[in-house]
Amino acid sequence: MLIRLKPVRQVRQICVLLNQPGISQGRNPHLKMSTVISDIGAKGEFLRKDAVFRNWITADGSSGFKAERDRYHLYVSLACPWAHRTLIVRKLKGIEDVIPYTVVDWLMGENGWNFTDKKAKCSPDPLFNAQYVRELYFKANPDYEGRFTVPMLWDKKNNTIVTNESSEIIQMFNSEFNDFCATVEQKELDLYPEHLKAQVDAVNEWIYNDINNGVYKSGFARSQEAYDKAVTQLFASLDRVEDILSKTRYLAGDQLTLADIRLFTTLIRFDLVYVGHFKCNKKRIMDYPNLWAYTRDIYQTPGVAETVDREHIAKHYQASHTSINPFAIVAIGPDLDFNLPHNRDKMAKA
Ligand SMILES: N[C@@H](CCC(=O)N[C@@H](CS)C(=O)NCC(=O)O)C(=O)O
Repeated sequence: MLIRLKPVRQVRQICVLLNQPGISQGRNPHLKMSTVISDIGAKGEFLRKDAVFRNWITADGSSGFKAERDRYHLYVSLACPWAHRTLIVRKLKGIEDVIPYTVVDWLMGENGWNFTDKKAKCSPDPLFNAQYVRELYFKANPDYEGRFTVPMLWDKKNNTIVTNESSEIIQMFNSEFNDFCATVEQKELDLYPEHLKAQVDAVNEWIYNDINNGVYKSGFARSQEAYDKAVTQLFASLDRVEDILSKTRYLAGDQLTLADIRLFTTLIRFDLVYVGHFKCNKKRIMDYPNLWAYTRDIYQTPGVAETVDREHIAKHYQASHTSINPFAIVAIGPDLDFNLPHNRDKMAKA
């Protein structure tokens, strides 16, 4: 049975909280909705909610959201793997001038993501000078009842949220802004080409469930049974990826695709935080020869390294999730060198 969470009114729900012990433990009855990060199933398993705003930007504007310069603004956290995907595709496609972005505070408090100018790379909200991301969600829909997540793409013309679903933002960035790419190579770069779509979609499906979301299911599990199930599936799927990557440079063959970017943002965080903080410690990525070299390969793809911020990653998880790490102490390591040679460019072509 799924126990659905509603704002504070229903105080006897089972919940997963970012910073507080659960309402079900009788604490903090004034807890805000934004601190509830998802639903928890009857067996203590983490159940991620779907994004709510799902509009599409198109090159021709037929959707009501035309790809234009100075129209859209992206809100991200540098800690967040879902937001990180959007920054990578934005960079690889050379549309930085077209899609400006704002980085939220790495520390997520009880009102959710907030803006600050006191921390490196963070800045105030340039559009509304909002204090919290949740305010923007309520501007788009005063009756909004979902989660206040990043990434979130704002449309300045329609004064609303285009979408808060990273997998769709990266598709739009890949194909709809080609008139604005900085170089011809970037315009021609297709990370989701027609002939690989089926293959990309197929790997995305299980990689999302077992790995991208699998680390969260392991880390946020509220029962041994739920943890065991998630972490076992996580490592079975990492083994499966290791096998694929022993044969081809990328997930769908010789070409970098959206599937690789989606996996990369989880892999780059894995040894830094998921191993310790989320108890994903059966193995580290550096124990898998192909996965480790593949992570470095993508990291060293021009433009990608500058989207990775270890400080935001390490501090956000360990300091924000005080239900997992009550003293918010940020661990020292590990000391990883993502710039070591990877040699994957020398692999035989598939
Ligand atoms: N399906 C969304 C998930 C985004 C998401 O869960 N973002 C997290 C940060 S890693 C968030 O903003 N959480 C805030 C909350 O749940 O209150 C996507 O892929 O864009």
